[in-house]
Amino acid sequence: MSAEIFYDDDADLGIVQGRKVAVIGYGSQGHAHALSLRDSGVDVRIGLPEGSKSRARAEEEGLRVLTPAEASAEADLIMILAPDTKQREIYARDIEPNLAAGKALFFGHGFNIRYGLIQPPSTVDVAMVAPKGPGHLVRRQFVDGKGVPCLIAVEQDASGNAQALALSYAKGIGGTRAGVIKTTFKEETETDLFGEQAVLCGGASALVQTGFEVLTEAGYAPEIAYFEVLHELKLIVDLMYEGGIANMRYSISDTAEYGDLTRGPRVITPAVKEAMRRILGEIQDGSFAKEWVTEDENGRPNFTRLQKEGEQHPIEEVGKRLRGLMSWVGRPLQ
Ligand SMILES: NC(=O)C1=CN([C@@H]2O[C@H](COP(=O)(O)OP(=O)(O)OC[C@H]3O[C@@H](n4cnc5c(N)ncnc54)[C@H](OP(=O)(O)O)[C@@H]3O)[C@@H](O)[C@H]2O)C=CC1
Ligand SMILES: CC[C@](O)(C(C)=O)C(=O)O
Ligand SMILES: [Mg+2]
Ligand SMILES: [Mg+2]
Repeated sequence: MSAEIFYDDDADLGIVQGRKVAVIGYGSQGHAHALSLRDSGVDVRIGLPEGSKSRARAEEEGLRVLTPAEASAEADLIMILAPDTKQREIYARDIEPNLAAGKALFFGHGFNIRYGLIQPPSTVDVAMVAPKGPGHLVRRQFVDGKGVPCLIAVEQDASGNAQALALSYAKGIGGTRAGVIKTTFKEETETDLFGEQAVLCGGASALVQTGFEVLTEAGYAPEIAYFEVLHELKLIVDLMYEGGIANMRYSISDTAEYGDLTRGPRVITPAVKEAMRRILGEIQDGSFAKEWVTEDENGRPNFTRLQKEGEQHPIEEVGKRLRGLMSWVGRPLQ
């Protein structure tokens, strides 16, 4: 069954314009939602701890910054855009005591609801507006008159109006310009985690690093290896983005296409598909969530070590140097 997709004409911006919105967090998604909602005529305040490094940035943009508890008390729509592992604590300390009946609690990703880390009272709307793209591009596309597709979901519909409110919010950040699909917290959480682990971030990063290693270990110049497996990847993916895999294959040489068709399946073998299935299984049975929450509670030792190893990979040094020579690449993320 194909999904129902909502566009601008299906959403009433007036609904969210009639609410007092608190955006908790001002990172990748938080700044994008807050600034675009503000530009869409919505009454927005930011909730950040006293010591947050992002307070000054939000204030420079003319936004009112309160503590998370103050923002939650004042608002009747609270969107949590703090890190997934911190949301449970923020909810218990700052939001729950201020979550009067009739308010709405919003998420940008379903993790804490899907895995039962947050259990809101039945008297509030619980919904999700999850952009399918990095926050900095959510904002950039909004400013450029475009939009990033979003998923919406309603976990609790205390008001009877939660879906219309979520659609209205999605319109306020540009989502309905691109298309908004209705889903569930379960489906969004599981597909989002799978996508970022197996394909978009984990799969793509490992593919690029491994390709770079194979070429440089065979004696090829790192600069050539960088252009071949990382820089050009964007150009190839742009063609897929614009017209699918078939469009990309139309543009490449038939030599490349023959190599693609015959060698691709030798890289992404049935064993890789099996590994992807196991990764999906760990998401579905909750073991990834348990591992990640425990890792965070222990001070993130593996996360920090692996992050450092990634930063020290030789592809980073050569990439930094080459990007520095291309003035149009490396637009800084605000
Ligand atoms: N990154 C993305 O593009 C996407 C993220 N999401 C979801 O959006 C949510 C936010 O993720 P993301 O934008 O990446 O997060 P970031 O790590 O970029 O930003 C988190 C923000 O929360 C703030 N924060 C940290 N602790 C607290 C606290 N105790 N109270 C209030 N604010 C706090 C941080 O403050 P400080 O600035 O001081 O560090 C920061 O401003 C997550 O649920 C994520 O899964 C969904 C789709 C895409
Ligand atoms: C792909 C990573 C993501 O899911 C996203 C930008 O959509 C995230 O959690 O950051
Ligand atoms: Mg995502
Ligand atoms: Mg994600």
